Amino acid sequence: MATARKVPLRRLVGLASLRAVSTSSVGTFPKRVKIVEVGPRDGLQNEKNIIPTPTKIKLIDMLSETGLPVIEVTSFVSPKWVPQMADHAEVLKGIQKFPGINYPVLTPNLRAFQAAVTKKMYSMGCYEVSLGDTIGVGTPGLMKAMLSAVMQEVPVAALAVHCHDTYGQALANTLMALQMGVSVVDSSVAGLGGCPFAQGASGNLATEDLVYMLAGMGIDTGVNFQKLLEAGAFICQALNRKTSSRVAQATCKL
Ligand SMILES: CC(C)(COP(=O)([O-])OP(=O)([O-])OC[C@H]1O[C@@H](n2cnc3c(N)ncnc32)[C@H](O)[C@@H]1OP(=O)([O-])[O-])[C@@H](O)C(=O)NCCC(=O)NCCSC(=O)C[C@@](C)(O)CC(=O)[O-]
Repeated sequence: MATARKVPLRRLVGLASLRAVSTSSVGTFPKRVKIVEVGPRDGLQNEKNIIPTPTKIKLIDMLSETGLPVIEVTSFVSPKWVPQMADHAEVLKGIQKFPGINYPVLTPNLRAFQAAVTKKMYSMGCYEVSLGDTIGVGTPGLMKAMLSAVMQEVPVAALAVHCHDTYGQALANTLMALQMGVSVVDSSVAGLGGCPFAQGASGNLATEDLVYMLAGMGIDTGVNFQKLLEAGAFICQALNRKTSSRVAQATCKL
């Protein structure tokens, strides 16, 4: 079972010095990356056990404290198909809405869309397309080819990537996307996630691993690493499972 513990200061100092050393090698990467945290939705939709609503709300509030700019909180889907998300309305209502943080929900059909968002948002239309490797089989080569094709039709500023780590490629695929100018990346605290309809596919890119890499490259995310680790430890303890974040695993050993 994962336990919540604070990261020793030397770990955080190490991260800060990594940032200073590597800033000059950033090259064509974006200066700032917006992380879209999908753990409370993509992560928890795939857990066998139904997580109590107050635990979900606490996780989201903890994630809000980290400075993550976007947290996908739930999905308005059929409870018959995805019972883990049946409490969507309670979760959306119960979380603290921090100023400056967006709390989107997944709405796969118009019925859900109407239930979840206002008419005003509907008229605004789609502003961002998140390209998902749901089963996590992509490689950086495929990512490059796919993005090259998509970028001929859609400005890169409107693109985001959503990588699963089934074959251990999520961080590499994300790095390729960043190199091509994408600056919005989905990730999930503790590497939670998976799609209930994609058997064998494993979790998302872990937010902790993404933040660690970006910090090491001198790319700003605005995320408080310590608080993020605490949120990851909290939900792993609640789920009684080990984190899939390599960074969180390494940090726990210190
Ligand atoms: C796809 C639909 C919406 C089609 O919904 P449908 O067209 O109504 O047809 P259906 O036969 O599949 O479902 C019918 C039942 O769902 C109900 N229903 C229908 N819509 C809703 C709703 N919004 N809220 C609550 N209930 C709903 C509807 O009322 C009916 O209930 P019944 O009469 O049988 O009791 C439905 O099948 C569904 O909700 N399926 C689950 C979809 C889902 O959650 N998928 C997983 C998320 S996607 C994902 O994980 C991938 C992603 C995005 O993360 C990318 C990546 O990982 O790479």
